[in-house]
Amino acid sequence: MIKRASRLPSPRRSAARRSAARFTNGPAVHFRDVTHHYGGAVALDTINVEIEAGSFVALVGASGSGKSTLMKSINRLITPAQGDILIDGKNIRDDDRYHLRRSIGYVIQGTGLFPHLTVAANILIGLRISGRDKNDARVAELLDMVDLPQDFAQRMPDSLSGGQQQRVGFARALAIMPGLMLMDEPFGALDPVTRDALGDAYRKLHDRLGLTTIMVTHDMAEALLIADRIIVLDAGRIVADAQPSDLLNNGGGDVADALVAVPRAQARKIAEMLK
Ligand SMILES: Nc1ncnc2c1ncn2[C@@H]1O[C@H](COP(=O)(O)OP(=O)(O)OP(=O)(O)O)[C@@H](O)[C@H]1O
Repeated sequence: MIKRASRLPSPRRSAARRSAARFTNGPAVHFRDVTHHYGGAVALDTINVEIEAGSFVALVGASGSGKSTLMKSINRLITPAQGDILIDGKNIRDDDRYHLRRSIGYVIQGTGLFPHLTVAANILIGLRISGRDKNDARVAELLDMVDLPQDFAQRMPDSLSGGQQQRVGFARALAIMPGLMLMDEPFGALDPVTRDALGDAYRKLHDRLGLTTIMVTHDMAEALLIADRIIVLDAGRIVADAQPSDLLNNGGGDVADALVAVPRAQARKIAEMLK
């Protein structure tokens, strides 16, 4: 916790992030009146939000609040009934959906690695599908990027721990050199120590590569510690959109306050114990 706490906003860190954002290759993402229904049930209700290039945004909210539907509408795994999504000003409806997906990094809980392929083949799968250059040097670079030893390249996924497999999942998503990373509960299946280390490592990569990251999480503490901005969904609507420090100061309204209350109470209890 102490390591992660260092990620709370401070003037020095904010300056570093601004500087990283100046070199970003991540795009801006703009939602305009995005609405979606499954049958009669509303999943997204008139979502209007602009995500800045180079920012790290967490989507939080109770189960069923619409987080995954919103995220999957960005890479067109779901096509919203109404509204538009623009990536760097271009409407995603105008792009071929497979071409669009090949340009966006996607990390899900539990990795989704192919069990019959080596780590190297898993990492290169996106490049192979899109017919792009794929070679051992790229695998070596990506293993390095996610802090895995080089001799993991020829191992099979089931010989790796959950945390190591998730690192391979990150390497695979980064192999296509995306500007935009979508992550749905990327640390959800990991133990707290691995979760903390991997969250920290990914945040550094996000800054270094100038990515735009949108992450779904159930865990408000994780969102507070890793993201620049937190969007809270409730019944398909945005009910709070604020920086972590503002949410901690009760600036997000009732739904956000209820979500923040748990990590805040835990932090207080731990602080008491440390006195
Ligand atoms: N394929 C589907 N068919 C019908 N209803 C769906 C489908 N997928 C999602 N829903 C409904 O849409 C609403 C939003 O679901 P969504 O999965 O986006 O929420 P979520 O916030 O990601 O939930 P969770 O945190 O549990 O994953 C929920 O009421 C859900 O039951």
